[in-house]
This record gives sequence, C-alpha cells and structure tokens, in this order.
Amino acid sequence: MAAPPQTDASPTAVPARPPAGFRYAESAAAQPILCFRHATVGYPGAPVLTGLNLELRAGERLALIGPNGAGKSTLIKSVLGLAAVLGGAVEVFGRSPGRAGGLCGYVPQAADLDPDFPITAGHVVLLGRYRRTGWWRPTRAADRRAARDALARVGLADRAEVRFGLLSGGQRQRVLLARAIVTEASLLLLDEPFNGVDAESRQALLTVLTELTTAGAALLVSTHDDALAHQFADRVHTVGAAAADSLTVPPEGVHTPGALPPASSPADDLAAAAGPVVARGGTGGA
Ligand SMILES: Nc1ncnc2c1ncn2[C@@H]1O[C@H](COP(=O)(O)OP(=O)(O)OP(=O)(O)O)[C@@H](O)[C@H]1O
Repeated sequence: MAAPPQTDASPTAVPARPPAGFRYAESAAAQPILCFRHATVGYPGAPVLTGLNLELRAGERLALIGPNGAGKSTLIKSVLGLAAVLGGAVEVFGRSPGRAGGLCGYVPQAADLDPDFPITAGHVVLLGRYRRTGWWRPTRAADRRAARDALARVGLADRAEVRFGLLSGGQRQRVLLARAIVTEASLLLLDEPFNGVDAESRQALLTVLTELTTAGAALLVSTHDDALAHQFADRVHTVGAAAADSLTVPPEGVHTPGALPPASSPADDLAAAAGPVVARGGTGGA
C-alpha cells in the first residue's frame, strides 16, 4: 500500500455524513459502504463487466484504472443506478443502486455546459447541496456558505460568479469536484476528476480528497494516470485486466472482467445525476 499523501490536517475538513440507519462506525468490518458481489454491470442487452467482487469501506480510497472502453465509467455509473446491474448484487449503503444516489457525491467524466446556459460556477456547486437537502427546499445561508467554502477548497473562490460554461476545462473539473464535496456525502464517485487539471491544482485537490477520506468518506476514483492511482489510492483495481496483477494490497474480492460489448450509442444519462451539466462525448461513451 502506498503511503497516503501528507495533509495539513486542516480543521475545515468536511465531515462525512453517513445516512440515517447506516452505522459504519461500529461495524466497518461487517458493513462496507459499497459492495459488488459477483456482479454483472452494463446496459440492457450489453453487459460490460462480469464477475465483479469489490468492497469499499469508510475512509478507503479505491482507484480504477484501465484502457479506454474497459468499463470504468460503467462501474461507477452502476453505483448511481445510471448503468444497470444485470446480475449478481451491488449494494450502496446497504441499498440498491439508484436508491442511494442522494448519498453519493459524483463527479462525471468530461462534463460541459452550453456556454449560453445562465448558471454560474457558484450555482453549479450549490446544486450539490440541493441533492442533499432536496430540490423543494430553498437554499439557506449555510448552504450558500458551504458552496463558497467548497469552491475555495478547490482554489476557485474568485470564480463563483463566472458562468460555468466560460471556465476552462480544468476549472470546470474543479467546480464539479466542489459540487461533490458540498454534498458532504460519505461516498464520492469521481470519474477521471483530474482531466485537464494542472499539476499544482491536482496536488491541492488530492489534499482535499485526503482530508475527506481521513474524515471517513470512501472514495472511488477512475483515472488514466496509473502512477497517480498507485500514489494516492489504498487499492488499485485494473478494469479489463487480470485481477491478480491489479491490486496493490490483497483484494477483498477478485475481479474478473468480462468481454466488452460492441460499442453502441450511449445515452446521455448525466443530467439525471448532475442537474443541468451535460456530458460531452468521450471515448468509451461516458
Ligand atoms: N449507455 C451505453 N449503452 C451501451 N453501451 C455503453 C453505454 N455507455 C458506454 N457503453 C459501452 O460500455 C463500454 C465501456 O465504456 P466505459 O465508458 O465504461 O469505459 P471507460 O473505461 O470509462 O472508458 P474511458 O477510459 O474511455 O472513459 C464501451 O464499450 C462503451 O461503448
């Protein structure tokens, strides 16, 4: 296991909020936050990964690596109910995927927005708060403060009033990470969150993520940066390769990747999880 990066033990770390009834503090060994058991995930008529056995507990960082189209995004989406569980079982906080979406913070891959869409970076972050409080409730001063704090944590405090679509690609990624942070979710699902993020900002984001996992959040992150994955994560799971070669510590379960389905036109399901932010087509269709 690689040593986690140094942190400044900032007292501003956002506490992870387990959902009501989920008591991992007393039973972490018995109750993983996320659990795949012999799972097949994919899309109707098109399984992408089969025989998945993975567990993720509070405070753990699990990285997914693998080539384009291997199924990293699909695996993450299956946790949110955006990809289907076609066999076996996937449990999130002891619930079925899709019934726990509000308990997860999600950074989708390669998001973009129509530059004419009138939403600021600050409001994009605030969307993460709505997922926590419910769309029907007006935001409170505390929510707006949390959104400002989250933007500051990703180094964009001065961009709150800037239209999201006018930010650079790396800045948009950081805004989306702030939106995930502000949910105070116990499980963060980050799909290639560092794409387009410069080295200095990436290090700052890694520090923030380390603070969150230290506070008890679990982190599932996909990346094409194998070195980063091994540096940052407690475990690295290679999607689309032999499991025995893919784990830096003995696995909780063993992953057996399945054959990839023929490419098909992916649905734009991002809006369901990310409000008005919409997916930009990337290789592999995430
Ligand atoms: N909505 C969809 N319907 C059917 N097939 C899909 C859909 N989305 C993705 N796929 C297929 O699932 C497979 C895995 O795609 P996925 O996006 O999960 O890979 P990935 O490992 O994240 O790739 P990348 O590294 O390029 O982002 C690909 O063959 C892709 O074409």
